[in-house]
Amino acid sequence: MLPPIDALLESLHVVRLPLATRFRGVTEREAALVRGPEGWGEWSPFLEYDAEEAATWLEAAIEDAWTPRPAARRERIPVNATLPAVAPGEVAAVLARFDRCRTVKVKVAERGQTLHDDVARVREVRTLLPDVRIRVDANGGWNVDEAETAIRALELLDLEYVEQPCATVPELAELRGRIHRLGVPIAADESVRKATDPMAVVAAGAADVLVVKVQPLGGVRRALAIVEAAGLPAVVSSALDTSVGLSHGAALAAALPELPYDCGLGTAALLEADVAAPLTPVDGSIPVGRVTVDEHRLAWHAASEERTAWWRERLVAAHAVLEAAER
Ligand SMILES: O=C(O)CCC(=O)C1=CC=C[C@@H](O)[C@@H]1C(=O)O
Ligand SMILES: [Mg+2]
Repeated sequence: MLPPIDALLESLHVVRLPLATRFRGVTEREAALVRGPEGWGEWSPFLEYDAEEAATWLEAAIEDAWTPRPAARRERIPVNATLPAVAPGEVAAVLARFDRCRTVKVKVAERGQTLHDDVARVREVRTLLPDVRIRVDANGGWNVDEAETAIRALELLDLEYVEQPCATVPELAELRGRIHRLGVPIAADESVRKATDPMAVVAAGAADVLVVKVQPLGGVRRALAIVEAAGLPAVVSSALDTSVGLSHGAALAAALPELPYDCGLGTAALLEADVAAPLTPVDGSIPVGRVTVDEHRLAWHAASEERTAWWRERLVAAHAVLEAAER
């Protein structure tokens, strides 16, 4: 059941949180929170997303604030460190923010950079932490030939998997055939969270692992259904959420029957401020359970009046999309 727009607008809080390092081209993360009978829910679609896409993210926030979370099968979720596309000299400082994570996800194929930059960054991680698992995420930035070349070069540093090496499902399928012998699994992220049909990548046999994110998929229940239907191992990851959204992700990870990989839910470590005591990794994991939102932090990091007005308008538009779909 969709709560009325007034209930959402009444509880809406918009914050603007500084990042420790540039990520996805931004240095500040804007996020909105809404409050329902079960607690706070996070609604933080990236600023460039239209009302349609933002509406799916809103379903997740409403789910979390208005319905109880599913039963948890585990109390802590092992998480990976997330390394933005920084220069080798900055790698150690970023990784130091993630306490004893045994997996590092390295961003690669950043616009304006080269394969040489990617290899240097991954090599620096391997040198600093010889025993960690390293996965890379290209955000669809390579064509099939570029991906094959890059994976052959990076595989020498031992890869756990490569996330979204190419943008489209047919490209992923072709690449998977080409690199089959290397034994580097392919994880699908954008092909799940931004696809009209998240099962298409599975049907095409184009991925070995699914990355699932609560907000882009419209909530924990929907994400659980996708993982079950796919029959592939899943990695729960963040959308660079505040600790409210991260705890929602942890609820999904806690509810999954199996959790063979570390999850991308350690990203509170990339924020310089948060809306609750931050869910940063401790001994390589984060706890399961709701976080307590701190009113002082909400006030301290509140977005400007102008930005808040923008989010209120955005909320009305996203809510209208959901309302139209309900009829
Ligand atoms: O998976 C992680 O380690 C952290 C989350 C993460 O990498 C992302 C969060 C938000 C937007 C994306 O560009 C990015 C991703 O592609 O997975
Ligand atoms: Mg990704």
